[in-house]
Amino acid sequence: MSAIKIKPAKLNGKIYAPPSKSMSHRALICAGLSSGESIVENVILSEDIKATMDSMKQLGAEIEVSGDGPYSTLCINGSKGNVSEAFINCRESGSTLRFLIPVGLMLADRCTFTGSGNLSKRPLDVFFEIFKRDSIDYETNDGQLPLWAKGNLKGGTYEMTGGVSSQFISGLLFALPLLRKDSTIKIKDNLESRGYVDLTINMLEKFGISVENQDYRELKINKECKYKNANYKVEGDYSQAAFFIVAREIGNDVDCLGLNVDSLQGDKEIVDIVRKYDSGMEQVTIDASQIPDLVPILTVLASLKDGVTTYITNAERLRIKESDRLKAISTELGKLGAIIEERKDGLIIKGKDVLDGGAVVDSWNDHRIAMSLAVAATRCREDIILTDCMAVNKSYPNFWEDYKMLGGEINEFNDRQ
Ligand SMILES: O=C(O)C1=C[C@@H](OP(=O)(O)O)[C@@H](O)[C@H](O)C1
Ligand SMILES: C=C(OP(=O)(O)O)C(=O)O
Repeated sequence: MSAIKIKPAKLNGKIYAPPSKSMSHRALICAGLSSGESIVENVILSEDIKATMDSMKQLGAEIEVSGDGPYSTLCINGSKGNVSEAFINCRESGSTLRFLIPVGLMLADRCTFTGSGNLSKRPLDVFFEIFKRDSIDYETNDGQLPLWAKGNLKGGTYEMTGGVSSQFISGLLFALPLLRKDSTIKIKDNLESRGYVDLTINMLEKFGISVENQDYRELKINKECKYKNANYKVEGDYSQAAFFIVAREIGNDVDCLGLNVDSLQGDKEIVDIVRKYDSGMEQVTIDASQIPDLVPILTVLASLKDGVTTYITNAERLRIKESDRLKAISTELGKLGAIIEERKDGLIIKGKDVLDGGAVVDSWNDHRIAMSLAVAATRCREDIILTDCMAVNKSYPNFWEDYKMLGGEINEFNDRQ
């Protein structure tokens, strides 16, 4: 199934938020670095999580998968770190690549990192600077993957930017405790996506590592810290729940359950953003710097807020995700009749009561674009055809089953229809 026809139909019913992808990556890595056995429950084996799981096995962790429902339990015995050569296929997962580059260097003598889709083009320069600082040998294909690297992090103080991706900072945070030296990460400018650094610090804490956070300017790891095995059940994913929360807000009758109201996930902000719209303002400004993954579905929401103009700002980093998400979402929703102006670092959206539909749209091989278009389809006048719809496998392989379960009307499409 690569193209589907979606009929406009109202979604109805209750859905449990799928387990958090960000927390699953982190639990898998921390468990894979701890001595002894850890049990991680409630994991979706999406393409991204399979990438981290297979990579941790390459780096010496032993992982057994059990469970026959949509979610699995992982029994993980940590790596002993004596790997001579690791081949790490990150598939399309930026998190896997940026988290495991520093970790891989610590566990294996030599690592080769590969990936597919847009991953090769996503920036790595922040790590190349660290490689120079620590005299780590590396080779790339003109700055892109495959990356081959050999050498050890040296510890001490790392100065880095917080304005490209928080994933570089999370990656170092996972690796530095393995050095058993005092280390500090100094963040030179404003940290964007800081909620994800909170998730990393929180997961490290569960596995025995405490990080001293001085207002996201300095993150300190003490030489005494040591990973300790733990059991963890993955909580619901606000970034995925956002698709259903927005579906409800644009007129569907969907209840998304199973979310932790005390969660540290930055994308919990979806709840406040929806409330902001309900307060009757004619102009809404959304700063995307801390919540990049919400932007595609927020663009759907804004397109269907009749009489409201939405300004999405500080969103330039959206261009370096699985697709250029500013261009992808404005182009595809534009085909459905939405009124969106693309700016260098944001979008201006004039809301309407309903979209036209009646067009062929594409996911740009981006799961969040595919799921956003599926939600938009529920408020179109005419059917839409969505090509490359299986991009959802990156984070949410059951998305189309769940969409159908809620009453979504989809048919496999072939051009004879
Ligand atoms: O650490 C994480 O789990 C993530 C961090 C974010 O990336 P950036 O820090 O590059 O914004 C986010 O977009 C990504 O989907 C997941
Ligand atoms: C950007 C995303 O993930 P990653 O950076 O891990 O590829 C995402 O899930 O939207």
